[in-house]
Amino acid sequence: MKRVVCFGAGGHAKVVLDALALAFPAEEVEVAGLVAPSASTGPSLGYPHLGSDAALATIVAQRQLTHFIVGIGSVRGGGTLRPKLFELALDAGLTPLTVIHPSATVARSASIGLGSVILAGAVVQPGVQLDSNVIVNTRASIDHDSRVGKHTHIAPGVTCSGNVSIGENSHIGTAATIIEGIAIGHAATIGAGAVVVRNCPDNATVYGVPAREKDA
Ligand SMILES: CC(=O)SCCNC(=O)CCNC(=O)[C@H](O)C(C)(C)COP(=O)(O)OP(=O)(O)OC[C@H]1O[C@@H](n2cnc3c(N)ncnc32)[C@H](O)[C@@H]1OP(=O)(O)O
Repeated sequence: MKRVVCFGAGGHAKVVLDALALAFPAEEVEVAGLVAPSASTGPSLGYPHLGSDAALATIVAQRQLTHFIVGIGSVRGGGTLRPKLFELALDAGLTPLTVIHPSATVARSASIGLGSVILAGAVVQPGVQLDSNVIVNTRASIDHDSRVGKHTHIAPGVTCSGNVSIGENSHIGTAATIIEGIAIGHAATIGAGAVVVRNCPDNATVYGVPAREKDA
């Protein structure tokens, strides 16, 4: 039996926990509860609030936890919270749980890094390589041979064409489209609805059709 803690108690946690419940039989995975700064949001998801991340070592020992998921999304690239919680949980001896919603389509030759979550209706095509702690959110698609770096969030409805490379800890905004062969750097932010036709450097924010750098 895997005993799982979820970091976060908001909307993304709700979606990831639902996918988890559909993806694993109850006798295989049990969600012990949520780690979040405040107890006020936890019970609304139907799971107990176990405490804040400052008390993680104690919580892990008391609850005999084995695995974790990061139930926190992002709306910008380069944030520190998702990477920080991932490393904190590894340091506490927990194993990242990879969650693939039953309605997602994942090609046989795709590789999915530990702790990544592939949500409802998403499509991950052959040869794709996702690093650890990646989010492929609702109905996003990642086409053949593309690569996505760790902690990056592919938001709902993104269309990522073939042979695209996306760096670590970036945010690809809702319904953005990336044409084939594009390279997007680390900690980049792609605005919602953007059409990306040129490479995007590290730390840049681009948006619009065609996508251009903010303040450029
Ligand atoms: C399940 C979930 O909910 S997951 C969450 C998914 N969320 C996302 O993907 C959000 C992605 N974020 C965005 O698109 C943001 O708007 C950003 C990051 C591109 C820009 O954010 P900010 O830097 O705060 O820009 P701000 O809101 O101040 O807007 C600056 C200007 O850009 C325009 N703008 C902002 N975003 C966009 C966009 N995506 N496309 C076109 N124009 C935009 C604004 O209208 C504004 O124009 P103005 O100066 O003429 O009024």
